[in-house]
Amino acid sequence: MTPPTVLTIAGSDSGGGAGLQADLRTLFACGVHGMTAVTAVTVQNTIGVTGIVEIPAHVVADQIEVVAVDIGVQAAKTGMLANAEIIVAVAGACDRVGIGKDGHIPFIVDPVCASMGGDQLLRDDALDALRTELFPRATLVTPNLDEVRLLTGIDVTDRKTQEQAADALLAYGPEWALVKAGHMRNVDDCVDLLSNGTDVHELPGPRFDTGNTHGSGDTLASATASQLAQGVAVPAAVAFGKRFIVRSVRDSYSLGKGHGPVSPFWRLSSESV
Ligand SMILES: Nc1ncnc2c1ncn2[C@@H]1O[C@H](COP(=O)(O)OP(=O)(O)OP(=O)(O)O)[C@@H](O)[C@H]1O
Ligand SMILES: Cc1ncc(COP(=O)(O)O)c(N)n1
Repeated sequence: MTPPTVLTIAGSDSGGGAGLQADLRTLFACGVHGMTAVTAVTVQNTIGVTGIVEIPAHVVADQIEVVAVDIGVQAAKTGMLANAEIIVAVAGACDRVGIGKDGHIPFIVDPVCASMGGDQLLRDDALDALRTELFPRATLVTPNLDEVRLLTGIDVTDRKTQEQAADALLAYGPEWALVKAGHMRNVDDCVDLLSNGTDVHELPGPRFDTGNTHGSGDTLASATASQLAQGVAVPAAVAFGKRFIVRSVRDSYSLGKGHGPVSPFWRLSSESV
């Protein structure tokens, strides 16, 4: 049987923990055929990012268009987009192939700005392009708290400010905003907040005491995309993504000398071949 298809528009992490490698691993574990539009190649391990080569914007756009025209895209997500020129090219390509809330192919915009170690993955002058080019096209945006601060100026410290941040993000035009709580380190649990301005959903989850959360945002967004690709509504798709990431953080593992990755391997069957 042909599986559902999801396109990730993201950067490569040579260490395999985050970026398109985390996306493809998660999509595979969710039974989805993953496709990639590579935006950048990072020289990266568990300790940090020491180099970035940005892919020419027209090549990013071409990757989106060729897979959409030939294979078909049932949902798409973004990760690292590197610069404003790539963001503009992604917006144009998405419009041409029907990706985005007006084209009806569900589109998750994960506004990746930096790695969890603090290395910059998006140029400073590209923030505005994210807000004006991609947010209005997004079915769902999924910033972490540092990205919320950069994009809205709001410092999220509790449930009230989490909801204010969601409203500020929604003002840029996405249908739904998910304000992730992974970086809210002053609280014992990890309650993400999903809102479309009318419906507000709390997504509760435990906080595991681990530094091995590399790729957690990518994994959450890809697992969510796997459901959107099958016609699941946003709240149920995000609830699945949250359940998926809780298990994946619980099973995260140490690797190298820095931050290890979350693991979707729990989802693979234990049956022997
Ligand atoms: N220590 C943790 N224990 C349990 N869940 C976590 C933990 N850290 C993050 N999460 C969950 O993982 C998901 C991603 O959260 P986070 O806020 O860390 O996003 P992110 O910073 O974009 O991720 P990434 O580390 O990939 O950049 C959220 O659902 C969050 O609640
Ligand atoms: C290519 C690429 N994309 C995304 C991330 C963010 O993931 P994290 O915040 O876990 O470092 C990353 N480090 N590298």
